Amino acid sequence: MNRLGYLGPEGSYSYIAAKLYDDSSELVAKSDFYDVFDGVENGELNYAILPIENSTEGAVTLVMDALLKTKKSTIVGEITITVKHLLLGVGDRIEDIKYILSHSQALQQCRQFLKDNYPHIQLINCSSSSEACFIAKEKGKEYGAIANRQAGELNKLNVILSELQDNEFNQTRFIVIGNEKAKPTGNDKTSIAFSLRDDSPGSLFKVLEIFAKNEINLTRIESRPAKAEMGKYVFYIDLLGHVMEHKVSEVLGMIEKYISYLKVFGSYAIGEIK
Ligand SMILES: O=C(O)C(=O)C[C@]1(C(=O)O)C=C[C@@H](O)C=C1
Repeated sequence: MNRLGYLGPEGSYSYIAAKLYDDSSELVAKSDFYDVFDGVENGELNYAILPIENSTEGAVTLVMDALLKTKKSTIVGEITITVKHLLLGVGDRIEDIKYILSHSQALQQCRQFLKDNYPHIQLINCSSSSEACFIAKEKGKEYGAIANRQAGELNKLNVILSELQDNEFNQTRFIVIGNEKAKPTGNDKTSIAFSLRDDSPGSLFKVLEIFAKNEINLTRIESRPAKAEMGKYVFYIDLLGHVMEHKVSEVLGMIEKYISYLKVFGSYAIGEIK
């Protein structure tokens, strides 16, 4: 049986995404995103699921940065889920809550709502939304956890508030990484990262122009600091097509003269939205 890693414990949003992606694998909980990556890199896991972007908060930067460091694993799939946050606790009165715990991403997705309605409540980051439930249960009625219904049921917590997220269309896209490349399906996406060779007018434009002229549709563009001097970036692009398609491999060859670094994270079937 395949082993699929995720940010645990059971009941996290990553757990929900993992079950929706593939409920035939053995799910293996890890305590942070680095351990999730390591599990695939060292062969303990066949593959793993990680959040990469959220429609309210944008990029999950830790995962974006860690992708640059992988040696063996590639992106083999994706899935997008709708994320609806609840406030859960052992009690049922919001008046008793002094602290709210969750993963930083989940707290950020509810930031405006919490600031507008409960500015006196202290927000505390923890390793995942399901870990937040576990801690809230231990600590008692002054502690609430932002998490989903399943995490609440697993930890026997009450729903104190629902629909906390600032954006009613709050969705998180997860990538699946694995050690075997995904074959073309005819409906694929490729994720890459690159750095520009030189900082001159139009250097990014020249790369983007190649995609445009060759009719390669881009579905995402992001940048992250190169972690060198100020003003140096790594650009991340998702494009439609598979690297085994001639058109895609040709374009990746054509951009080479404008870039100093290229990493192809993988080509994979365009995922469902659940
Ligand atoms: O804390 C969790 O439950 C997670 O799976 C992490 C995570 C994330 O980092 O984006 C996953 C989905 C939601 O966007 C909120 C939190």
